[in-house]
Amino acid sequence: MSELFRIPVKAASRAYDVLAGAGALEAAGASLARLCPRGRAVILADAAALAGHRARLESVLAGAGLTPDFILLDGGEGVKSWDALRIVMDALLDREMARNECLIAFGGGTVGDLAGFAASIMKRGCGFIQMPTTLLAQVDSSVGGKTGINTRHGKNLVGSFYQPDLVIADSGFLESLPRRELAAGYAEIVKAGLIADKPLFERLEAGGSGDPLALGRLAAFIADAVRFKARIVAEDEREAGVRALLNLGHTFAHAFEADASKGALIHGEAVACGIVMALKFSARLGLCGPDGAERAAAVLGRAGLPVSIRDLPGGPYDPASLTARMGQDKKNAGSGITLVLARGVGEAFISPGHDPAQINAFLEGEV
Ligand SMILES: NC(=O)c1ccc[n+]([C@@H]2O[C@H](COP(=O)([O-])OP(=O)(O)OC[C@H]3O[C@@H](n4cnc5c(N)ncnc54)[C@H](O)[C@@H]3O)[C@@H](O)[C@H]2O)c1
Ligand SMILES: O=C(O)C(=O)C[C@@H](O)[C@H](O)[C@H](O)COP(=O)(O)O
Ligand SMILES: [Zn+2]
Repeated sequence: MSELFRIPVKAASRAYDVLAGAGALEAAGASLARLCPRGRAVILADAAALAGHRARLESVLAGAGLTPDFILLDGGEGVKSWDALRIVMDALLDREMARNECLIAFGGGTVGDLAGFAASIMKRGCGFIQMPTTLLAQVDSSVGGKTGINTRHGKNLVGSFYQPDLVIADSGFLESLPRRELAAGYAEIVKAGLIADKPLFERLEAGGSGDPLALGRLAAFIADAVRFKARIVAEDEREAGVRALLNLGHTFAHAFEADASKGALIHGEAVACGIVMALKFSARLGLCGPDGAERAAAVLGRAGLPVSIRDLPGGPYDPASLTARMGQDKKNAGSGITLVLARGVGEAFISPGHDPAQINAFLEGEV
């Protein structure tokens, strides 16, 4: 069993805590009572995530004097849509949700991103609590206030920066998570190390033959990844600069996700492959040697993650289409494509102005 971590996130627009580890839910009882002042807890919940944890959640809420009011949906990328957003907004308005109440997101990053966006536009902004139930959501998406939905133009293209009031990342939620989803979250932890925390990457690398996804082993890494992200978000909440580093691998990943056959590819898998592509492209440009990509691929591959486009679910992928998708990336400013590249492990940097033709040629050699 892991210990309980309280990690402060000092974003410019709002400071809040991430409670992570074993018993985080119980430890949050008094805060929940304070943040839900009308005696009810309005919870947008992923039905699959809730199934194994409902009794415990209801018991903690009852202890805090709160009655749960669930809005249930099926998690997955499909909920990050205009249709789901409209359904959620109507459900909140039907409940006469007040601005001083919190909407609670119970689920993975998809439900969290949708709920955060809904909270940000509910009467121009109501309270918001994240209860992340996937590894990916615990280490990444619940922290930092990026919210949003996808459109036919691509991933996360409509959304807001809207910080939660509290994040409750209870490690017990992960006990029911399928292994494929655990691996997906692991990719975002590895990403943190590769960006600017070489010791973290080396601790992951040093795991040897043990199961990298064993929950007992992951506990400390979850806290490490949250601390890493909290530092970056405190410095640059709205991605004016350094926060874009959190996009390592994502310029490729979002293009893979947009082009994958429906439902076949999950975000963390796309990120794993995208990270290796970013490091390989860095090597191709002579910014670093081939060892960065090799070491990343070894650590990610040990967790069962795809590290080449040929092995990526949801293909085949077309280089020209991927390149066109990358041309729509939110980081782009002016001409060319902005990438996050690296001079080595823990030495990522933002690199604007890449010629689409050069990226296309690189991808031609990878598919
Ligand atoms: N806002 C951000 O900063 C940020 C950061 C990273 C990723 N994201 C976004 O997060 C999304 C991916 O999130 P995700 O990987 O959590 O996927 P997800 O929300 O789709 O959840 C993955 C699957 O696990 C199931 N599930 C969730 N919790 C469970 C549990 N405890 N037990 C059993 N099953 C459970 C869900 O029903 C779903 O099928 C992507 O849309 C990505 O773009 C956002
Ligand atoms: O928090 C951030 O900043 C990130 O970039 C984290 C990413 O892991 C995440 O996938 C995020 O949703 C990507 O954001 P986007 O701005 O590239 O859509
Ligand atoms: Zn991501």
